[in-house]
Amino acid sequence: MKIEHIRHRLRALGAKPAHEARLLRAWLQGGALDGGPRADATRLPKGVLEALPGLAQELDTLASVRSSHPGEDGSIRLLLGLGDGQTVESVLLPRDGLCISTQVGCAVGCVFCMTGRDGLLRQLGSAEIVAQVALARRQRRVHKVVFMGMGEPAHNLDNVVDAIELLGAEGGLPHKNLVLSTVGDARVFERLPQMQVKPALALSLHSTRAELRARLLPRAPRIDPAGLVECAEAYARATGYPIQYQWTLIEGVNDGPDELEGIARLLAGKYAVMNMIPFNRVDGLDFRRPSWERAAEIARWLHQHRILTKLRRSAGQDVDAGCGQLRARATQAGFARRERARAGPAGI
Ligand SMILES: C[S@@+](CC[C@H](N)C(=O)[O-])C[C@H]1O[C@@H](n2cnc3c(N)ncnc32)[C@H](O)[C@@H]1O
Ligand code: SF4
Repeated sequence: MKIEHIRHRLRALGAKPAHEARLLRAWLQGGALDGGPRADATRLPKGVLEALPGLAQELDTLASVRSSHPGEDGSIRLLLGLGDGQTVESVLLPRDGLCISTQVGCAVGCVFCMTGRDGLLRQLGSAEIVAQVALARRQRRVHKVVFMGMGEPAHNLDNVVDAIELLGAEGGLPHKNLVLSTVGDARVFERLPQMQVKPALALSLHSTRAELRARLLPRAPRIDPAGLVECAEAYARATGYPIQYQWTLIEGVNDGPDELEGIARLLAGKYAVMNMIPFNRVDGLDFRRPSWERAAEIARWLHQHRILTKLRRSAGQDVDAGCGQLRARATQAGFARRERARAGPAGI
């Protein structure tokens, strides 16, 4: 479902723009649809009031919690069920953050990412994207939303843009606290500067060598790293938010001196922060993360070369931190259960 469908429904029931905004605000805050003070000016028309219970029920089916996995760092990974039985992951992050998904699966197929392994299964509608925020707020405060869960936002841009516009306008979130993470795509660089609500941009770089990057991110657009940095820098200067470069650190792949020198060269003088995220283990993959000491040494070296660098642990290290793992495990378990049921009771 798209946000536009909800708006149309409300208008057809007689809602004026002020009613529409008030109802959407109440939903995004995780509250009851008819919650909030009933000032005369925003009293709801009868048709809307009567339809609210049904509408609330429908919104509840957009995303619901299938399972919840608290981590030692205060994060909670959620496996969410969508209306059609598909599943995606959201992560409640420490310090009022929330990481949300934009697609079921992903077509980019990054070789280190569980989400990309089965390709794209389907897009999330804009209403399903913001429903993750409404749902999370039923559990706790959310003051920052990062589009860093399952999926490539550039491949579902219309829905992602609508979701960001609504979250920025009615969701009570500062625009710089909406962070779109992408592998880099011309459509993103064209579209973002035209938005009313301009999100901060995270760019998944992973290598400064075009040919290695093409192997790691097989179906990302072929824009060379210097070209990506140039486009991102223009956006950072236009918005006043630094670009958050993302680098999944993989031992023996992109943690060598050539890459460090490449980063120092590429990001010299740029309005940027480099986030180094040691690779999270993914079932069935042989990649390894470097030791924490080596990762810290890398961050130190970059600092000494004037690149603002943060070494980050993924949220919920102890609970399948690799994006897409919860979904993959649940899908496998469901498959095994169905197979066992088909085979009948054991021993017969
Ligand atoms: C899951 S992606 C979603 C957003 C977008 N598709 C992208 O790639 O920026 C968010 C971040 O997770 C990182 N990531 C994926 N798999 C990872 C893993 N196994 N370990 C560490 N980071 C991983 C990606 O490199 C990316 O920077
Ligand atoms: S890292 Fe991002 S772009 Fe790459 S496969 Fe995973 S979700 Fe897709």
